[in-house]
Amino acid sequence: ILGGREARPHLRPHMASLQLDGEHICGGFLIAEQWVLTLPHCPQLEEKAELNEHVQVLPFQREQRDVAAGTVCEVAGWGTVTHSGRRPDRLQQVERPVLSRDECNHRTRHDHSITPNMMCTDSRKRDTCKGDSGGPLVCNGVAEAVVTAGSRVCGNYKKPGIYTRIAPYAAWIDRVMGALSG
Ligand SMILES: NCc1cccc(NC(=O)c2cccc3[nH]c(C(N)=O)cc23)c1
Repeated sequence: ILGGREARPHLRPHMASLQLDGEHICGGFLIAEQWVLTLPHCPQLEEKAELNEHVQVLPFQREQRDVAAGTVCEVAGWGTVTHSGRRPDRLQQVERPVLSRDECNHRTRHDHSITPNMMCTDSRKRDTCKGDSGGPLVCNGVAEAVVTAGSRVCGNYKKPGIYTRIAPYAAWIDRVMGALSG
């Protein structure tokens, strides 16, 4: 997270740090007792999470409606906090306004590469960065989308933050959780 601040402890009991050999690789978040939502390239879980006051699920959006441009959402992660790639020990957070898909698809920005299954937030100074992928974009307490690297540019207003929206995959998520619930 660039330009953010340390998250207050235990206010985001849904956040997951997906690690490989003890190194943080991706964010993720609990959507059910034994399911973490993240991105395909991120490390999978070895065992179930044990829910408690500090480990809780986060509801995700199921309605197929875009978040209104200008809505201020929040994103948290253990991704890099400087352009030189410093990794934080503690979870960081930042608030970002949603950018309309038309704005985001402008040729000087992501040039028509943002599909209806994606959304954007303003990336001027404050932005997600390497290691934040997989974490949730939370608007009004609901996970609307998952952080993706996109152009791998951080903190440049010409390259807004890109997210994969969750609602288009809600039915698939339910099928996978239902089918594989041990
Ligand atoms: N909002 C943008 C955003 C959001 C989430 C993740 C990222 N991931 C990167 O940017 C990234 C990823 C991998 C290698 C990398 N090398 C470098 C670099 N600058 O050297 C960046 C990266 C960017």
